[in-house]
Amino acid sequence: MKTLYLDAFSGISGDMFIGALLDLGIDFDAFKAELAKLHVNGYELQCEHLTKNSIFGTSFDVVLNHEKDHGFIEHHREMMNNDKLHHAADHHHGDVRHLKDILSLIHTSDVSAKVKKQAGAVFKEIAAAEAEVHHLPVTDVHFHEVGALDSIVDIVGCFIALELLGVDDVQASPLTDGSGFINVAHGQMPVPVPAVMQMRIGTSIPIKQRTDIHTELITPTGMGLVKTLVTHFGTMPEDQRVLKVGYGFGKRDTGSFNALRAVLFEKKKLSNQLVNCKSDTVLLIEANLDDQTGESLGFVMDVLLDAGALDVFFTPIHMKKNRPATKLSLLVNPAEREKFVRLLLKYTRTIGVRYQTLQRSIMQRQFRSVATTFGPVHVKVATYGDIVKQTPEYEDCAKIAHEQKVALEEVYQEVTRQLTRPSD
Ligand SMILES: O=C([S-])c1cc(C(=O)S)c[n+]([C@@H]2O[C@H](COP(=O)(O)O)[C@@H](O)[C@H]2O)c1
Ligand code: NI
Repeated sequence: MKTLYLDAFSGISGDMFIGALLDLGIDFDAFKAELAKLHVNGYELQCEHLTKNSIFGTSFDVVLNHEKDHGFIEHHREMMNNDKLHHAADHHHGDVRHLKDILSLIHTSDVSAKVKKQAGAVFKEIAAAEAEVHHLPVTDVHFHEVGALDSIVDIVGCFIALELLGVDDVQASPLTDGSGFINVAHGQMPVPVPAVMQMRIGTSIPIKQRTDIHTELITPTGMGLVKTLVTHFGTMPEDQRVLKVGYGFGKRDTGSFNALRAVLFEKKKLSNQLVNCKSDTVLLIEANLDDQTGESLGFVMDVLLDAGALDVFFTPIHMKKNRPATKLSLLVNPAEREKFVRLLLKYTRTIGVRYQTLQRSIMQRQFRSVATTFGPVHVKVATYGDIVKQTPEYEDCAKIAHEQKVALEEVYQEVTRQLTRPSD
């Protein structure tokens, strides 16, 4: 399982996000070939590898065949009330794209179903924020044709890049924005810009403001992507292996290192990570479910384990109204409470979950590789003072049993023989 961590110490925009993902090693031609499945013309992609502040990274840009003029989103009322602007827009670029046009463009393209769903969700987020800020029905918000193209490529491109990298989960640091005002086609806008502020409503997405940087660091596209993708805000995962680090440069001169750092982590597949402490704190989250099928419950268990739950288990219970039901329990790292609450609310039929913090006494665990006549097998070594337990790793033994057509028991016995063999 792969986790992408966004270290957003200088904010986030669509270009910075894609730049950082390309910097993690995505093949640019493969990326372009996937984007071509959108069947949209009128742009070229630029990917430059360069050094800023002595740090090597990637600058990504969507270069449009026409210039953007009136900003990202034009809205109906302004165009209706301002003939000059209306004519200017018509004169330069003709059509505008409403949200439904963009959703249909994405939907009828040949990008994957997952990319379609996620990109659509980001556009809906941004359009809903714009509608609220400019006090318009969301159906009246329309994306100026040329600016929309930039956003379509940025947003769809991000999800394509995540798919190419095989990312399962996206986490982020608290975000950083600047302060003061920026000038856009409609005049001055305060930072965080109104669409970004609007998208924060109802969330606890942490944003620190730098009062020494007088420009925008988080764009509406960046915020829409973060809001749709990020499952947890905090420090970097502590129990996962770092595979790669990438830097995606921002275009604005902020006086500081303006980049998004993306770190790709991999969660070990062994049954338990290395544990070096004697006690720890875990969160027990539970929900009683009386209207979910066994098939669907099994699916939920996989989702939770893949997302990094320490344990997931079911207990048969008898609920009110004489209903046989299932209690779903999971143990998770307390810092990941919000992520798992969201997963439970999304994937089960419950409308609420309960949780409590538990203290555990645990044996210290590490893995060693043991040579057997079948080949090497991982053995989990658990210690607590003078108590030692050695357990052959089930996944390794099962793989050997399948591949070499022997009984699982036979593999276990061989590992045990090697473990108890007097050393030479
Ligand atoms: O054009 C409009 S209406 C516009 C609105 C807002 C609001 O916050 S409302 C912000 N902007 C600025 O346009 C650029 C482009 O944003 P992307 O997300 O497409 O990169 C950016 O500076 C926004 O703050 C425009
Ligand atoms: Ni706006």
